[in-house]
Amino acid sequence: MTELSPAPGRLTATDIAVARGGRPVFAGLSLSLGPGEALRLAGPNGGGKSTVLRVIADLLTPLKGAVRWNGTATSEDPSAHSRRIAYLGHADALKSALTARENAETMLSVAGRNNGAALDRAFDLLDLQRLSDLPAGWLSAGQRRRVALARVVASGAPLWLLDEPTVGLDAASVSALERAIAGHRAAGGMVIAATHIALDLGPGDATLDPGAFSWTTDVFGEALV
Ligand SMILES: Nc1ncnc2c1ncn2[C@@H]1O[C@H](COP(=O)(O)OP(=O)(O)OP(=O)(O)O)[C@@H](O)[C@H]1O
Repeated sequence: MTELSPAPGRLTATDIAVARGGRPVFAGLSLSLGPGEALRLAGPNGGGKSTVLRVIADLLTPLKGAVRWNGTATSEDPSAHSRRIAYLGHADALKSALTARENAETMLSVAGRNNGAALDRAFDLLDLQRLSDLPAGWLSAGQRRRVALARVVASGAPLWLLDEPTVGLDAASVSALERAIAGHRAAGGMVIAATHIALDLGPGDATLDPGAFSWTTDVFGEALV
């Protein structure tokens, strides 16, 4: 098990309103997640699942509301917040000329998290060892997704933000991801996953549909074009 660093804490987002491209996405959205907990973001295309992940990661500033870690606004210390997060976006962002292993190592090094033993365990879990020395450009879409996931699993970050993590994965890989999530939660880690499929996040997971948070023009006012 990879030791989590920094320690897990309580993540809260309160009364969040977001507009993108001058159009409202949602308003009045709140959530709270503590150590060992998981949250599924569900709902239709365009409902705002990726937007929630980007707000939690401080990649997108809401028009209203705040994201806090143990009660302190994450915007007060963005670099401390980035160290809490392993973020899996839609794009796998692998460099084609680097091997699978080099890609994962590079991504972890950039985050100051390279840990060979943890990466070995993640590669074992996701059945990547036999692909380790292949250039990423030779990998299939699902294999590339597994490499991107291995980087998250090996990170030791307490909060995993996963955007459609199962896209391209076969059934065995979905099961491996579910085991990784279970292990992460058992160690006190936290997971927020946007997914359209029945990914098992484990017992007691909550579900949030950002599209269900309606908005009114008075929340957004003149921020909208
Ligand atoms: N870069 C952007 N610029 C402007 N608007 C955007 C941008 N990205 C997303 N949006 C808009 O924000 C809204 C929410 O998009 P988001 O990607 O969060 O939805 P989602 O629930 O993750 O969708 P999906 O299920 O298709 O992945 C959509 O109406 C979309 O058009």
